[in-house]
Amino acid sequence: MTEIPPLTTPDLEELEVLRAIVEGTAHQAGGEFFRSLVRNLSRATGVAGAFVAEFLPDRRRVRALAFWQDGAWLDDVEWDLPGTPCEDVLSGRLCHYPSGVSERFPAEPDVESYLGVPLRDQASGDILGHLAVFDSRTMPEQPRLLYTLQIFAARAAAELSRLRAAEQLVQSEQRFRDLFDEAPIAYVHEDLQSRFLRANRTALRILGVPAALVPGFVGRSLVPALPEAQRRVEQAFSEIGRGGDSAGVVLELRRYDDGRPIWIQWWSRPDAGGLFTRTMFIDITEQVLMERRQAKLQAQNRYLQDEIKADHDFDLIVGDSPPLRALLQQVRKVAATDASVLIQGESGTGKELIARAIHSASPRREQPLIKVNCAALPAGLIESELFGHEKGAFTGALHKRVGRFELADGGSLFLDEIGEISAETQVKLLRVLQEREFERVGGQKPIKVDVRIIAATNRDLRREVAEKRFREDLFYRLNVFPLQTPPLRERASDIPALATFMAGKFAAKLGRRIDGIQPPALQRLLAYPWPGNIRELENVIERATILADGPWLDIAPELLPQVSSEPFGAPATLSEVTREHIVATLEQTGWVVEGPNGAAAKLDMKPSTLRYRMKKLGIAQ
Ligand SMILES: Nc1ncnc2c1ncn2[C@@H]1O[C@H](COP(=O)(O)OP(=O)(O)OP(=O)(O)O)[C@@H](O)[C@H]1O
Repeated sequence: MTEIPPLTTPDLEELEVLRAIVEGTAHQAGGEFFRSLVRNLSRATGVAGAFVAEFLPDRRRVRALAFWQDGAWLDDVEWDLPGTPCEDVLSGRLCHYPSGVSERFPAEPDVESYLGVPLRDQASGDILGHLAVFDSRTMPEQPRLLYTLQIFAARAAAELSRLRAAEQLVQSEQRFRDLFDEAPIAYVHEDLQSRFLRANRTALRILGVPAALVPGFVGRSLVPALPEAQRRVEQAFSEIGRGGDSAGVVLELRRYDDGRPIWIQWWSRPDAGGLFTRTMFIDITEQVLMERRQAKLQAQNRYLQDEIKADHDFDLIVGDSPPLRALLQQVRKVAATDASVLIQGESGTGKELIARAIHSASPRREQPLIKVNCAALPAGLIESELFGHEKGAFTGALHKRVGRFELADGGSLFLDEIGEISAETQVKLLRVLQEREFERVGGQKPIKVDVRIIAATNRDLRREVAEKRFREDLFYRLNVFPLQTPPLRERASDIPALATFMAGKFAAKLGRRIDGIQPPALQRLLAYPWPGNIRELENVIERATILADGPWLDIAPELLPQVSSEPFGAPATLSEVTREHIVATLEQTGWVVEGPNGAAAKLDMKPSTLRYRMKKLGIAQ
């Protein structure tokens, strides 16, 4: 067994120095480590000063990480290398000047001796800085001091490399965070329960989610309870669950803050660890809305093209009779409002013309007036016509269809022959009028619209209500502003102007010349009661124009049906006459029976007698 030789005095001294420095720096890191190192080094070796310094980026200057001299700290010390003993150290050499430093380097007048060791990065071999001791006395060559310095230079280099790596990590993390946060694309990391772990600013802005709710915010809570939206998310999630990725699925969401609908295109894939998904998405709401607007405009366009083909004499309302003037005055008044209008009048009296005049004079004139003829459509189709339908809603519904209500959004909807709609459609119509919202046939998504309703009928709607064929609540919703188109027989003074206008119109169509109507023919037109009103007049004039053989139009008596001695449509029996009279009086009084302005007073009857008669004649109030 070999005995360990006892330590010599110099060995013991060296051990003491090492121990002092090691113990002094054992629990330090970063700046503290450097301070501890130079102070302990200076104390343990008995030199006046010690420092650790690092290169500045231009490598012509150094900055002290810790500088200890004559028992005190020097702070913020930086110096240029040329003309100092450090210059050589930093080119990678160990430098020892046992004496004469101040003569060699006039910039260091108080330094006699110097020993410097470079700090070399272990991985790259680059010089990072140096560790040095100096004294105002001579510093003879001492291998032990050199050895000690080399040991601690290696430690200091490791510490400096570590510090720099840590700094770089912080910087790169910051850069990554900036990139994540400020990226124009939305990024979200979600756990498997759809809870947000992180979300960048763009994601929060698009979704309207406050930053304070992340982490923990449940992404799926933004999916609306619509079957289609739910189905898409379900599908995308199960795809990710199987380890695939969702390649650009379009999802419909509701913003967290204001509930506005948004559409995003969404890519997501599981993280390699399988604990969360990395999602990115872009906001395509504008695009989706634009496509929708475009689809609506295309549909409107198609509708309007058909309308143009239907050839309306839109704005030409001919006539100057007092009833027509009174009506047009009301039209101007109601046009400015958004009130629903109910136009009642006999067939052919120009109800549609009036509806169009209201729309054209209204603030909605730049938007379309969409017409639905409720009588022309089979009961089964009217709802799909009004509200549209989803693809496959019923047999034959091969494509999605945008209904007339949607087409009229922003404009007016003209419901012609409103008296003809079924009880079920009445209910649905009432709901749209009340809530301004409906669903497509076969769809569940409520659609909001801003539509002004103009309805027309040649039925007496009040009577339809009394006889329970028309809903009272719907009647009042529609009848906000009632208009009555007068029959032609009550505005006979307009007949010459109308007949001349129409003759001119047909003549132009047929390529003929018509200068006017022969006076006897005009007399015949004035004497006729026109049960079919203006439309009938139009037909008669059209036929007369075709038959005309000169510029002055004649109306052959055969063109006008034989006029009976009774006025047109007059009731035949006494009870019918009585019924008509009572209903007319009730209409004048707004169906009020009693009181000084009631129908009973006007008919000079007791209210109870009137009620009895009404019941007998089947007039329900
Ligand atoms: N004052 C008028 N001046 C010129 N043409 C008119 C006038 N009133 C109505 N007409 C024409 O008479 C025809 C019938 O009018 P319109 O279709 O508006 O009547 P209507 O009351 O809606 O009929 P229906 O109840 O049968 O639907 C149309 O061709 C219309 O252009």
